[in-house]
Parts: sequence; C-alpha cells; structure tokens
Amino acid sequence: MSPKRNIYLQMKSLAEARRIVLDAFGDNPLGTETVATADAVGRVLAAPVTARFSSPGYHAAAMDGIAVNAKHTFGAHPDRPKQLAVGREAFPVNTGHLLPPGTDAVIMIEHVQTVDAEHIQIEAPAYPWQHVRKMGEDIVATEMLFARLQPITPYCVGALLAAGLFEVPVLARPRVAVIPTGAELVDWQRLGPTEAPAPGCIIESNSYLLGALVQAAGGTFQRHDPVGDDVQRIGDAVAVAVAEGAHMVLLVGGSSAGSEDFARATLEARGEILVHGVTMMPGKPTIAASLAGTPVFGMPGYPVSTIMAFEQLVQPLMTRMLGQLPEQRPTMQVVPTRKMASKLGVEEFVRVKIGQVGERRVATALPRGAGQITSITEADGIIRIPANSEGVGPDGAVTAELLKPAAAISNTIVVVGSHDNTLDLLADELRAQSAHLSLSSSHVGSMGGLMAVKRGVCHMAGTHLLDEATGSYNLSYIQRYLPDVPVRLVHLVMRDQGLIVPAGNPKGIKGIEDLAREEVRFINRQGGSGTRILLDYRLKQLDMDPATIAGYATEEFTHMAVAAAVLSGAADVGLGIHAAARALGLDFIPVVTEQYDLLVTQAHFDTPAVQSLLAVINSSRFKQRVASLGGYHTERTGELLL
Ligand SMILES: Nc1nc2c(c(=O)[nH]1)N[C@H]1C(S)=C(S)[C@@H](COP(=O)(O)OP(=O)(O)OC[C@H]3O[C@@H](n4cnc5c(N)ncnc54)[C@H](O)[C@@H]3O)O[C@H]1N2
Ligand code: MOO
Repeated sequence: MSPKRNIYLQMKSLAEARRIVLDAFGDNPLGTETVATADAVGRVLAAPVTARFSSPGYHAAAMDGIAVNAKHTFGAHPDRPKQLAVGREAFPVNTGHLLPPGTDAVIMIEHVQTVDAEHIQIEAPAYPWQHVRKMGEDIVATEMLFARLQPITPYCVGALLAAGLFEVPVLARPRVAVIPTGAELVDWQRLGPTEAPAPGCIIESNSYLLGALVQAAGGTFQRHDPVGDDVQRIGDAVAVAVAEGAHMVLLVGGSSAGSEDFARATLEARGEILVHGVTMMPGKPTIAASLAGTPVFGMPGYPVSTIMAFEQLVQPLMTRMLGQLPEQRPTMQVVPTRKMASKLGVEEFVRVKIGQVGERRVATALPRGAGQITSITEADGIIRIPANSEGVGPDGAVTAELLKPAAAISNTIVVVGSHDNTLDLLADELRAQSAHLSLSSSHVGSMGGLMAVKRGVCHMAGTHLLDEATGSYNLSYIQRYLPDVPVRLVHLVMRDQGLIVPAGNPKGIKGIEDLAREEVRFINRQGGSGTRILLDYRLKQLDMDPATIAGYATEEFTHMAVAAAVLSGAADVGLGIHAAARALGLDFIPVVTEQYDLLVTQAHFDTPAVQSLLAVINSSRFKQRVASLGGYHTERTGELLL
C-alpha cells in the first residue's frame, strides 16, 4: 500500500470552507440573457427595469356605480336627497372603466336610487376622487419598477406585464456540469427492464439527485456519462466541461482516501485544490478546487454526503453568484428521545424524525450512515451538533431545521418500538384514508417501545413481548414496567415467526434444535427485541445452552437485516418473520405464531388522529392487504385487549 494515499489536506471547518469558496468564486460573473417575462419566474433581474406604462394608464372607476363630478353632489342629505341627470351629471360605470370627461368621483351603485329613466337620486355627497384609481396610482411610467438582482416571483410577473415590460434581462442560470465517477456505476438507462445490477455494481443516482438540486437552486445541469476510475479520463471530462463554459463542475465520487479515489489527484494535476476535507459529517471528504478560475467540487460518493456537500458549499455559491442571500430553513425546538452522541471535532448533521406528542415535540435520530439515502428521505428535520459538542439530549431542547412543514409534523402519529412490515401498510392506508395524517415509526425493539411510552415520547409502541411463564403476550410486561401509566392495548396481527434459511435450505435445518449443530452459523437479534426474547424462551424450553450456538452473540436490529445476513451468506439461519424471508426469496421454517400489538398511551387514545388509525386497522382493506403479505393472521385484528 502506498504510504501517501490521498490524505486530506488540512481539514477546514464548514464556515472556513464556505468562506474560501465564496471568496474565490462568489464574484464570478454568470452573464445575462433576455427572457419573456411570462417565463421569468425563478430568474433574477440582471439590470434595473423601468416601467414603460403607468398603471392604471387612465383615471379608472374603482367600483361599479355612477361617475360624477363631486361638486354636483355637495349638499345631498337623507333629508334632502339630490337628483342628478343621467348622461349629463351622472354616468353609469363599472369597475375599471375610464372615468367620463368632467367626472372625478364614483358613487357605488348600492347608494344610488333610480328616480326615472333620466334621473337618479343620492342621499350623501361624494368627495373628489372617491372610488377612483387615479392614473399612475400603482405604477408610474419611467419610474424604476425593480432594482437589479430582484428575484422574479409570480407577483413580479404581474407587475412587469402591467408596466409594459414583456421581456426582461436576467442573470444566466448557473450552468453546472455533473460528472459521476466510479467503475462500479451503472447507468439506469442502460439496464434492461428485468436486469438487476451485478454484485458490486450500483445504480448511478447521485448525478440526477444533484441535477435536481441544481435546478431547484436556479441552475441548469449537464450530466456526463459515468467515467471509470481513471485520472486521465476524469481530468479530460472536467477540462471539457470548463472549456464548454460550465460555471461550476461537480465531480461525484472518489473524493476520499480509497485506492481508486481519483478526484483529488485529478484536480491537483489540472488546477489548484483550495479545500480537501471539511469537519462536517456527512460530507467530510468534500473537495473544492479551482480550474482556471472555475470552481470544481469533489463531491463525496455517499448520497447523504453529496447532499450535504451540495447544500453547505455548492448551493451557497450558486446563491451568491445569483446575488441572493442564503435561504434559512424554518426551525423548531425539539427534545431528543434519547442521547445523540457525536464525535468531537466534526459538525454533525443528524437526520431526525420529529413528532408532536402531547405538548412536546420529540426528535428521534434516524440511522447515521451517509450511504443511507432513506435517512434523509424519511427525515422531518436535521439537528446540527456543533464540532465542540459530544452530543445532545435527551433532556434539553435543541434546534432542528425542518425539512417538512410544521403542520405535517403535528399531524404525525409517532410509533416507536418493534418493527413489523404491517406498520408500513398501516402508514400507507392511513395516508389513503386521511391525506393530512401520517404515521412515522422508529424501530427500537419491543422493550424500547415500552420505555418510550413510559417516557411519553411517542403516541404508541409496537410490541410482541412473550411472557415465558404464561405464554401470553405483552400484558404482564405492561403490568410490570408501566404500572402507573394509563395505556390501551390494541391487537394488530398474529404473525409467523420462524427460521429464515437460504432458498432450498442447504443445511437441512428443521427447527431450533439445529442451531446447536457445529456447522450452522446463526444470526441473532438485539437484546430487548421480542424476537430475541422468543428465541431465549424456546432455548430454555428445549434446555439448550446459548453458548452452543455459533453466532448467538452476533446481533442485527431488524427482521430484514437478519434476512439480508442469510441472503449474503454471512449466516446460515436467523429467526424472523415470514414476510422478511419472502421479500428476499429465502425459505422459512415456521416456529411459532406470535401476537403483535400496539400499546397506546391512554392520553392519546381518543385523539382524532389515533381514532382514525384505529378505523384503518379495523378496515377490511387493511386486513386484506396484511393477509396478502403472507405469514400473517388478522382474525382478531383491531380487538381492544386493554
Ligand atoms: N479510509 C477511509 N475511507 C473513507 C473515508 C476516510 O476518511 N478514510 N471517508 C469516508 C467518508 S466520510 C465518505 S463520505 C466516503 C465517500 O467517499 P468517496 O467520495 O471517495 O466516495 P466513493 O468511494 O466513490 O463512493 C462511496 C459510495 O457511494 C457510491 N457512489 C459513488 N458515486 C455514486 C453515484 N454517482 N451514484 C450512486 N452512488 C454512488 C459508491 O458506489 C460507494 O458505495 O468515503 C468513506 N471512506
Ligand atoms: O463524512 Mo462522510 O461524508 O459520512 O460520511
């Protein structure tokens, strides 16, 4: 191994890195172009614009009624109504009409009485310019309508057209070239309809993700086909993009320290590296370089890292080049449901689910892995943990930047506890039946769910805790751990738990007893999960010592993770639900049918949101969908057990 492998240059703080980027490129000109006003929303005015026409362009009636000369109306009183001659002193007009010559006021039709075909009568005088929109009241021809760098909103389009400005000079959109790199990348367009990427290959998605972010930030993007891991070819692609006039280039992947991470070498050979390594996570290996004055960013390959690098460094540069101030996301004070530890020395962006539980807004951290795009698609917000902090919570409030509207957050039912695939169906059915409600579930195992209910940080918990003494589920745990917490228990489903083995069951596993066989490697679930309790119960029943099971100490956190371990060959067998085995085409040997319930805090039980959820649980559509997953039984679904 080379002793000098691609070590980051001195790491910069995010603020420092951003300053370096903005100082170096913030004044790069974008150029200007002229566009039709009607198509100009989202653009930025490149020059001040002055009105060609006034608005209104004439004195206009502001109400339906009669136009008069105010002088002729003076003296009118309910006791002494005044008559005016139609066509001489009183002229019928509608809103927007040009005022007839000699008139300077409008009397609303409601205040006008008809005397005969030639006369009307009024009981109050009009004052001059009453109910008239005077010429130029809104916009005066020759005056400046907008200064330069005005962002053009739909409102502005209205004003520009009214002022006779049918086309406008705007800043060119930042042109951003996006070049994905990596020999493992597969272009989705080249994948046959039934073809899956070969092991080791992954679908190239970041360039489209970045392209969409570029467009949302007011730019256009030019995507390059994926380039293999080759300094020369990557360098050529960047050079061509710069020569063709890109305002900036995003080189995606290969930004860190791997043997095939070529971004740094490429950019060093062709230009000057300004930043390599930012003390933020995700996004640490981000590079900022200059190629003949054009900014080129080495974007990390992990999707969440690439998003953070974009939002924290690239987007601010685009915004600055467009002469705009950075937009701030709305924020909310939230209480973490448990401590979120963080590494000293890096600013961490923790993606969180947020829910309103009673008076409190609680935040639960999603997985931290920067490779997990769902950690941001699922997120309601982001908590920034500063570089000098070792973590936040669980007691104090912290600030979360919101990724969703606050109203959506307060309409979310927060489920914390054991995971079951039917919760996903429940979330979908809830959406189908009450579009404004959503359900968010975090998976911390059954005991974790009970504790979350106890601490008041969720509305409900999914739980399947077996009482070894009685063979019953959940009730004894509630008595023991939540003696003082008023709760209800709703039966959700019965589900088959069993041994998940590779297709064809090559090791001929028939039951729990086989776990003790020397050549069988097991994958376990974490302590406190209902599945782990079930396993330990069966082992005790069978008088088996956990120490005899190879892999007993290796733990995964979800049914799907257990199934994935079996699929990958990391283990020969695991205990989990039928649906997980089915999803990955694995074989399943039923062991037990267990009870999975929802434990609902009494305080939330009668809320409209929870009642809507109960209605969904009791619907035949939900039960049918559950049944079609396989391995589930819904005869008692919806029953109130407590
Ligand atoms: N020894 C070290 N390894 C790593 C370090 C480190 O400091 N030392 N940093 C880690 C961090 S932090 C990050 S973030 C990642 C990202 O680094 P790279 O920019 O070099 O990314 P790649 O290795 O090229 O790819 C990572 C991952 O993302 C996938 N990828 C890449 N491009 C795309 C794309 N266009 N579309 C979809 N997915 C893409 C790629 O296949 C990999 O799976 O490095 C850590 N490693
Ligand atoms: O800092 Mo890297 O960008 O997670 O994950």
